[in-house]
Amino acid sequence: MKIYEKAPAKINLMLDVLHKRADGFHEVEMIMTMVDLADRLELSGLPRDSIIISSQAGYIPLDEKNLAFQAARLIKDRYNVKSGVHIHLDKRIPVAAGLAGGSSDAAATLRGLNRLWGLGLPAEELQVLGAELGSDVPFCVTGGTALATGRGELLTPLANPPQCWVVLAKPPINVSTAEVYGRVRSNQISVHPSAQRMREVIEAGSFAGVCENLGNVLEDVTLRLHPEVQQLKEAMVKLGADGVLMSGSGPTVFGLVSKQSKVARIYNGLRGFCNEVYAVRSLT
Ligand SMILES: C[C@@](CO)(OP(=O)(O)O)[C@H](O)COP(=O)(O)OP(=O)(O)OC[C@H]1O[C@@H](n2ccc(N)nc2=O)[C@H](O)[C@@H]1O
Ligand SMILES: Nc1ncnc2c1ncn2[C@@H]1O[C@H](COP(=O)(O)OP(=O)(O)O)[C@@H](O)[C@H]1O
Repeated sequence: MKIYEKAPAKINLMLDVLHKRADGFHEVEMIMTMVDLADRLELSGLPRDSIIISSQAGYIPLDEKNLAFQAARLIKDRYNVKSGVHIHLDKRIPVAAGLAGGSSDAAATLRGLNRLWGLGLPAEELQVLGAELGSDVPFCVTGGTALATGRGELLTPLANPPQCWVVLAKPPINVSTAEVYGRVRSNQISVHPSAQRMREVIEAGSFAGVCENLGNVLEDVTLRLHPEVQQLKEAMVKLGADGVLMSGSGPTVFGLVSKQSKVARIYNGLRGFCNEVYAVRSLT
């Protein structure tokens, strides 16, 4: 039997860091939504007790470091499943980009194995398991649009923002999420983006309001380490994107665009800056 799952990328419409916790994680307030750029997973049941990961992408680990492997092992151990699985990952989301590609693969693995092995677990249970794998995994289990608090695992579902185009550009640099959080000084953040305000404009269906209230306090850290991310933001604004922000810890920058007629110009203009540019729809 084969099961297919789509694992979409997320963007952070706002991300605020409140303080560092005793466990080393940071207390955050984020509003996340999914975009139509997704990895594809094919899960095939194996009679023997093993987990095999394969992928067309040569640049991700295929062993126990892969988040899909970790998700499969976790659900298998927790529910005492004796059979195995082969998971093929068709990677389309850029890796280590601030788009939660690995987290979304882990979440899709939990959903897929729940079906393949007939476990009948509710989404909330998959989210609790997901939190053991990473802070963004619980959101990726259900997707949509949500306010995420705690270290990112406490979720309040929200309405989707008005549909728009999302142009994503990933510069060829590596950013470590742990390093970016490690450099945040929460008492030195001058402007905190407002989750409350973003919720209001989403509820009002205001695209202009969403663009005006984009904000991510991790930008300051990543932009200081990599000034080319700032240049990319400026290029996107100049090319006519309605709202521009770095996603998560970066380095991907996204631009929200309401008019399809503007998308090609922005996409083509950015291709001069970096190879990895995508023009997709927001997911509703
Ligand atoms: C920044 C965000 C925004 O959505 O996304 P990405 O840029 O990774 O996509 C997330 O908070 C990332 O979530 P995720 O990538 O799942 O992080 P985890 O694996 O849980 O943690 C990686 C490391 O980041 C730090 N970390 C993560 C989350 C958090 N609330 N506080 C932290 O300090 C910790 O040092 C942790 O060891
Ligand atoms: N299935 C996977 N897809 C992508 N990266 C993965 C996966 N499993 C493990 N990784 C590792 O996780 C790290 C973060 O990848 P990713 O989830 O794409 O980034 P981000 O959290 O910035 O969105 C990378 O260093 C990558 O090697």
